[in-house]
Amino acid sequence: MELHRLRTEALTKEAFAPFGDVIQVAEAKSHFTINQGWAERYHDLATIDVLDDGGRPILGIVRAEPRPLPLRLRIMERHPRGSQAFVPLQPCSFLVVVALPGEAPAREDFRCFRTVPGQGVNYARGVWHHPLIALERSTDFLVMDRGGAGANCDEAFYDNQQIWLEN
Ligand SMILES: NC(=O)N[C@@H](O)C(=O)O
Ligand code: NI
Repeated sequence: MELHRLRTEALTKEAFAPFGDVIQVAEAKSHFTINQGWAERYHDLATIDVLDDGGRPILGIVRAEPRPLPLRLRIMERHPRGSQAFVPLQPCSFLVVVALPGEAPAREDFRCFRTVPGQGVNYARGVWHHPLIALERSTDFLVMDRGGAGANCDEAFYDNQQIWLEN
């Protein structure tokens, strides 16, 4: 079985644009001062697309255990009815593996990004992604995605392939 190693890219707004949004202060299209000058609001950072078919936005916290590297990738998933955003609640780096919406992706179409502290991501509706990959320590992530009726998680399996993420 041929081994396929994924290379890791830095997460930037431009590179991630086909897959969704980068959530971070530096990428804010607009920001403005609020609260009598005591705070700055970095505004409208991601397209939250969760109202399909009577859906509603839900906000949760996911406590993700660190995944040892190198990591063998065996599954990708997508949420056909809505976007999904993850923002770490403490400064950390994590890995984001994505592929464009459509049929189950070939491993050659996987893209892997490493975040830096201060970055979160919002997967656009239907974007394939690996379940959260926390590194180093147990990490809490704020998650915002779609609540409501209807199946909203398709999975694709790669157990018959050797797809590895090394750093
Ligand atoms: N389901 C959930 O909360 N998380 C996954 O969808 C994921 O992308 O990690
Ligand atoms: Ni997901």
